[in-house]
Amino acid sequence: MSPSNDPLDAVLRPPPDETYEEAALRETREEQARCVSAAIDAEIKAERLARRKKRIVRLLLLGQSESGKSTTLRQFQRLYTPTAFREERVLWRAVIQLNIVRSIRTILETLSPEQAAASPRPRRPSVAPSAVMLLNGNGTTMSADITDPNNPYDSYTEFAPAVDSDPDSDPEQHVYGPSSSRFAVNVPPGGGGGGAFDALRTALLPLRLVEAHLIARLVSPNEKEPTHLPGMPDTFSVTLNSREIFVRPGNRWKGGARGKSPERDLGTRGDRDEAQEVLHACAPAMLALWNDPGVREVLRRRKIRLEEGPGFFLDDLERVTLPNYLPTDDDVLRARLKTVGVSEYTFSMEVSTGRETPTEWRIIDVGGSRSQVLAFFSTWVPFFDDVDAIIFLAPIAGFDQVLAEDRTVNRLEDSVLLWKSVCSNKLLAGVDLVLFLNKCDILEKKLEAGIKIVRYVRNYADRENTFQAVSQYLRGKFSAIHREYSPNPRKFYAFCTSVTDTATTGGIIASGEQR
Ligand SMILES: Nc1nc2c(ncn2[C@@H]2O[C@H](COP(=O)(O)OP(=O)(O)OP(=O)(O)O)[C@@H](O)[C@H]2O)c(=O)[nH]1
Ligand SMILES: [Mg+2]
Repeated sequence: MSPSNDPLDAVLRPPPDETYEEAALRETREEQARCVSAAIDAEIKAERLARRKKRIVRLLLLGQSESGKSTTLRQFQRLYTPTAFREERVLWRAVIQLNIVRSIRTILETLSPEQAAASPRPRRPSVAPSAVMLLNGNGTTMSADITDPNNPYDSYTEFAPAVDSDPDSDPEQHVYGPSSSRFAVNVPPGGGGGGAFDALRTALLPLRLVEAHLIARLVSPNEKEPTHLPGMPDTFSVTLNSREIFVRPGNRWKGGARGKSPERDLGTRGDRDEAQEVLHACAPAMLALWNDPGVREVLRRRKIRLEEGPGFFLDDLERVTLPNYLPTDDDVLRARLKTVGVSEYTFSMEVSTGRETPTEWRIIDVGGSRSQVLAFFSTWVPFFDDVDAIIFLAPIAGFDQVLAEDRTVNRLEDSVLLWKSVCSNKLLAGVDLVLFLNKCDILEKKLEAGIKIVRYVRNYADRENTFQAVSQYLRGKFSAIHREYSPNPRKFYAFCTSVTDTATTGGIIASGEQR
């Protein structure tokens, strides 16, 4: 292109009537801008070199909401800073308490729709948390802006399933967790008649108060799920590539939860945890409800599979409701705490594996709900183009589920679209990719239970409905997208994972160290 018809050249060309002084001023300014730009480049280069010297490995976790990003982060913490991980386990008790209360509420609402409609879920009190009130309404849901050029959800995929958001009209639509609960039946459980059920419901009433308390402590405004613990500031700043930016709370909440915030005392008195005391008192009723064959039958008929959803602890009720309950490592990995915003975590390794391993991990965890992913692609990507690798989590067990924030979108389809946009992103073109096809344990159970993937993935055709065949097929699809959409060749690794499983995930992380 000749300079005369280059539009950029036209804009940058000096004005024709520029005086000698104006030209001198412009040239000085241009020179200054060149110096600043060169200084920034040098700084970035020096920082990269310093990182390599110190063996700092920077990883970015990406994937849709509930894909297992924060769980993967916790696996890194557990492996490399085990003392800190162990010390923090007690802080997860409140999250697990809310996970339990939400599961029980889902069952109660399923069994008795009229009462559920009459007494909606408590949400975050808008007044002082001590004045706990039960309020009406839902959190705000956000949907993708499909006209946004940064919108990763703007293309169609062959995975597009025949999704129907209403399980009543779709015999194969399943519901897996509290966030999806909205269904109703009229059958009292256990064949014991409405009286027995009413007695259970009455015995479980105190859980309402516990839920409201915990929401006040853990749930951010406009969110439905727990996102933080008390004492967490709204935002804090970190320095990335010498640029000051603001991110939502990362692990600061842990400091707050250790007692730096007056809010901490809500529901706790000294060593006493009042929520735990109520859960303990309600344990027999919760157990009776969950172990009731009639209740299970109703849940089965309604295709509500709580045990495969996030934050499921009902099979551990006796243990987790003990007054002196302390979450185990596994409990922390299974607890559900939604991430809001972008946070960078740094671990200096406590444990040396005896070889030349990284001495410091920096892991960036990004909230995966659609609105947050859109914000990431439109705002954050430039801050993370120099990470060493992206770990992308695709929860392939979600093939028969829809997104909590948009019930018209199949979860697997959403993962594929997001993967395409990560692979094709030019700013991230130089970053190696590690793909975790996650929640394989749940995938295996679903296929064994007879759920047919071909019903959701049309092109699966008449292949076998086994874990081996399905995981291989999906791995092939994701790999092909990487090959087709990556602007440049780069390293790519793919694993079938269940990141709640400590042994296998630890093995994969350790194998990554060798590279
Ligand atoms: N069974 C099983 N559960 C998993 C697996 N990976 C994650 N989970 C659970 O799924 C839930 C969601 O995981 P998170 O790590 O919080 O998901 P996330 O990607 O960080 O989600 P956002 O913070 O909303 O973006 C948690 O309760 C985890 O314990 C898995 O491989 N198998
Ligand atoms: Mg998270």
